[in-house]
Amino acid sequence: MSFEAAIARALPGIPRSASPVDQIAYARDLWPRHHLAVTEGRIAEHRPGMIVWPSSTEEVAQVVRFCADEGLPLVPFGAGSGVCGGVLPDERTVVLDLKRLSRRRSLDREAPSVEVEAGALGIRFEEELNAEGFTLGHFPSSILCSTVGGWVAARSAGQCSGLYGKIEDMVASLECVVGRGEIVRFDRRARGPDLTPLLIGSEGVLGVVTAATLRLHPAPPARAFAAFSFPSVEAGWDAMRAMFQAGLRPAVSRLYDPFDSFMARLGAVRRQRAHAGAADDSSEGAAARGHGARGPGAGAAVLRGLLRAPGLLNQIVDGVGSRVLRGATLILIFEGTARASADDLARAAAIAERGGARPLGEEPARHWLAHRYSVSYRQAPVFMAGAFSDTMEVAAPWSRLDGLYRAVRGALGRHVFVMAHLSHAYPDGCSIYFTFAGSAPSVAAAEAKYDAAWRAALDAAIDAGGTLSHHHGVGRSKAPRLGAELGLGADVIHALRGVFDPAGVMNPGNLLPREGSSAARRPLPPPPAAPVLDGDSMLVHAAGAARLGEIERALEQRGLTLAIDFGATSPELTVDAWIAAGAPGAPDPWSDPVDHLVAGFTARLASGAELAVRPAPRRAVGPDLFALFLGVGGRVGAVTSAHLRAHGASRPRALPTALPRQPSLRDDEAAWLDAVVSAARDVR
Ligand SMILES: Cc1cc2nc3c(=O)[nH]c(=O)nc-3n(C[C@H](O)[C@H](O)[C@H](O)COP(=O)(O)OP(=O)(O)OC[C@H]3O[C@@H](n4cnc5c(N)ncnc54)[C@H](O)[C@@H]3O)c2cc1C
Repeated sequence: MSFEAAIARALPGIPRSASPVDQIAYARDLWPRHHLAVTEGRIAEHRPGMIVWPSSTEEVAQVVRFCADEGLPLVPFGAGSGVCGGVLPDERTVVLDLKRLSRRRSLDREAPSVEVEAGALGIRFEEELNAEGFTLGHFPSSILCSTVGGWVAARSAGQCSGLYGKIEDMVASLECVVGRGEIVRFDRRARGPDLTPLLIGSEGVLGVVTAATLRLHPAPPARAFAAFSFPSVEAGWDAMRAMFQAGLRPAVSRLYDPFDSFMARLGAVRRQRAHAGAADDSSEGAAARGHGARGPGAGAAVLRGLLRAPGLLNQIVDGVGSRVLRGATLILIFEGTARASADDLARAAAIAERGGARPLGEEPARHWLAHRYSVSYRQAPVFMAGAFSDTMEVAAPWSRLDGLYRAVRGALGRHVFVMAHLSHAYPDGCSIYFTFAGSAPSVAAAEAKYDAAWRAALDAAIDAGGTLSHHHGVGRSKAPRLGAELGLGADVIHALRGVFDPAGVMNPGNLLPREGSSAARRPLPPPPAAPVLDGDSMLVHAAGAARLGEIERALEQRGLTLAIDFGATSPELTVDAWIAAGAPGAPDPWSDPVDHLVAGFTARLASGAELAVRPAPRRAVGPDLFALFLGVGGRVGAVTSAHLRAHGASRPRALPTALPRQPSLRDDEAAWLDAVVSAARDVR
């Protein structure tokens, strides 16, 4: 029986298509490497066998069961806006498009939250919430073309992450269909055990997200705007760090390096002159906007020529210097009540001015907000001009940010022209968003240059202690380097796959290298003998065997604290035991979603193997493996060291919610937890 006939028989009620048009439309996501092939007329080299459109969770379960039984690869598809090759089917693949599964199931006004199906399109979902007086607070630049399920699967970040956090900070519970067609529901528990972080960021390799319950906020009644020019990008990020560590939570804080700031000004002037309202701006990098590249012609030839000598171009921009380019621009937007926003903005302005900033007034920030989604859709002119562009978003603690910025910029700069901005900051670190563009005499040469640039940049990010992705995810583009960051962690994700997708049909080749882990097994350094403070990042690195009281005393001498309520736990507890018990007395993660308990950790699994997750303020490199330890009673292994967040005297305004912090563990969840524990503890 043919592939098509078998599906028709097994899934009679589910709309499906194997038409060439649909096969082309579902053959890829927006990974820019594909665009190079398209410029040569190679439009869809990886076409799926079939596309299906289920409209209920039960129908998703039928599709998953069918694929598992038949051994057919299955690729969940949201809106295809991913930029890392998360969708790359072959002729046996069933693409499962979730857009018919897009209903809002319920809205809770008392503990503001919404249960929504995975295929809901971002902008429509947010606008419907606004009409009810709420916001999700999640505004990825791709909100017009991405779905709730895609956000959860790729661990997305929105433009207002400075107040509301990333998508993982918004999830209260998840409904998923896992590898044999089982429908599971996992609730978030602030003190663990919490299985939701294992599905969030799993990029379709552990299961299909079919619905999520997400925390809501009242739509903000007011906003306060400001912009500043800093003498250098470093001075700008010092000020951002000081703001977040002083407890300020600007919903938007975006710092553009001098060249990106210059290009944004140039674009604004050009637009004013042309009286053109067309989208040509500002929230992503200038190279991706295709300045000067309106299509084939003289401009295109100039662009191609310039980009063939990226080293020189980067040197010229560096040589011109920050002063001539008029410095780095920081945009700030606070939201909430009028009074609170204005007060917080005044405090932020004082910090900026202490850091040598010149105020630019409200206009650049208002302008940015008005054009917030006018982003990289202007990539096409760059490609049409025979060049290519892409973006890379990495993250690190503040103390490593300068090294990360220089290392990645240097590595990319040998191959392509590069600029950067910072748009997601946290008390302990920040993400850097590089935009780059290059050109080569042929498409094959451009592909080679593109690959070389990426490879060099990923290696540089790893060596500088950064995470490979803050919010775009891993996909197929970064999968070969996942082991370099996560080491044994990549094997742990493989083991989770064995639990959730025993037939191995879920998006094979994505996130994890197809052939298995390439984990770099280096012996880990011993845990610190005494707590080590990273003052810049306000992180304290302590051994799992260290006692909480000992760490607290060391911090007190520096005017800092773990902010633990010692009425709820004993200072005699070790870090490992405290985490195993669910970190009782720790700050409430719902009240400041931008903060977190632990930025990184090392652990010894029950098998004796050692796991290290490097510190980062947030990451998007697969599931959050800390979930295997928080509140799990040490069943997977012992935490041997942790980078804990230290807090100063100023605390942020709490974001209130009545969502339950610790819903009871249902029997079905407990059974999945047991399966996860026994798979993870034996990884070696
Ligand atoms: C112009 C532009 C701007 C962008 N800006 C941002 C930004 O500001 N912030 C940001 O975080 N990202 C951004 N992105 C990247 C992208 O939009 C995000 O990764 C988004 O979360 C993907 O959503 P999607 O619905 O399009 O998912 P898709 O691209 O369809 O899928 C992404 C991955 O998740 C899997 N997947 C999708 N849905 C499900 C599901 N229901 N269950 C399980 N797996 C699933 C897919 O198999 C794939 O591996 C941008 C992209 C573009 C093109």
